[in-house]
Amino acid sequence: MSPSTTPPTVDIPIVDISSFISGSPLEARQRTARQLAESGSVNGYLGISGHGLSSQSLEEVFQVTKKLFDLPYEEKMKAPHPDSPVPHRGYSGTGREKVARKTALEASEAEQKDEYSKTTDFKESFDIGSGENAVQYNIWLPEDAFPGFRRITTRIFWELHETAQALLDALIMSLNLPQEEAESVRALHTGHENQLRLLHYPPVKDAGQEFSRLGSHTDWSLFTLLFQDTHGGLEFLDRKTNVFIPAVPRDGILYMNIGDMFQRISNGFYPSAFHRVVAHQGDAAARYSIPYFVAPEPDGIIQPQPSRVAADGEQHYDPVTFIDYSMKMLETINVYDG
Ligand SMILES: O=C(O)CCC(=O)C(=O)O
Ligand SMILES: [Fe+2]
Repeated sequence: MSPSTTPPTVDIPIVDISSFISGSPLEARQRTARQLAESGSVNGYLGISGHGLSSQSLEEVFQVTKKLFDLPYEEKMKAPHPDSPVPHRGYSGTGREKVARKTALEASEAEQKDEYSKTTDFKESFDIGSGENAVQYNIWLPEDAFPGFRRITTRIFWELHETAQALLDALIMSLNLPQEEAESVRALHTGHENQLRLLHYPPVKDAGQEFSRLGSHTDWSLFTLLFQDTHGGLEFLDRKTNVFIPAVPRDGILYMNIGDMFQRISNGFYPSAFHRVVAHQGDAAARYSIPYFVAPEPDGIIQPQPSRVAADGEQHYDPVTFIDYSMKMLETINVYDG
């Protein structure tokens, strides 16, 4: 059955992770980890407060995002995403990606495959990563096309990395892994595979009906941190009711969703959250959002941790490497011009 549309507002649980940001005593961190497990294992999405990012930094990156997408198309195309899956960096114009093709690939029913493979994204994006990643290397605009763009986005990339490390530590603690397993999961993340994505959803012309801005999908990250402007439209699927719940923009709250990689590591304890972006009837305004995909090292083995498998009595996923998994996904969602 296809998921239905949104009910009146249902609150998404919020967990305060400040104990991991500030390195609080063990007891406080354990309390946070328990809250993550209790609330996050239900649907794989949560609101996060106490994330350590200043409102000033966030305001600045939203200003930069808006200014970037306000540039003429020819200027943005001075940093074009290449006509190949890698590097997944630089500017991609509206309609170029079809994220729901990932869902079509995974769907078991022909009808759903067909529906999802036809869904086109209505967004433009700019992807940025670590300067030390030689494979996924950055594609920058010339400095005179947008002075300061590189400096500001690089700074926010590493600020977000701090938050990602803290949240990863919290998620690892929440799984009660033996030390050796905890260390091996921790070692999968260096930050150099993370991806900062600036997104602009253009205004919708026909605001008379609900409109898909980004097709339903799960991310293939470990987990994703998501910041959005005040317009809303992001929705997460509640697995129990099969209904999409709006992730209402709230001051000081980022939304976190589990991705396919952490679902596998946790042997499904944390489900990869199914989500989408819609424009609701009457809400035709442009929307800006900023996901930060927290990703493992390319060659690291992503597998259900043995202690979780022993507790569950069954291993739900085969081992994969992030490079193999993500290449398949990138080839699936990108429609190349070349
Ligand atoms: O724009 C949003 O709020 C969500 C973006 C998203 O889900 C993605 O880029 O994977
Ligand atoms: Fe997503």
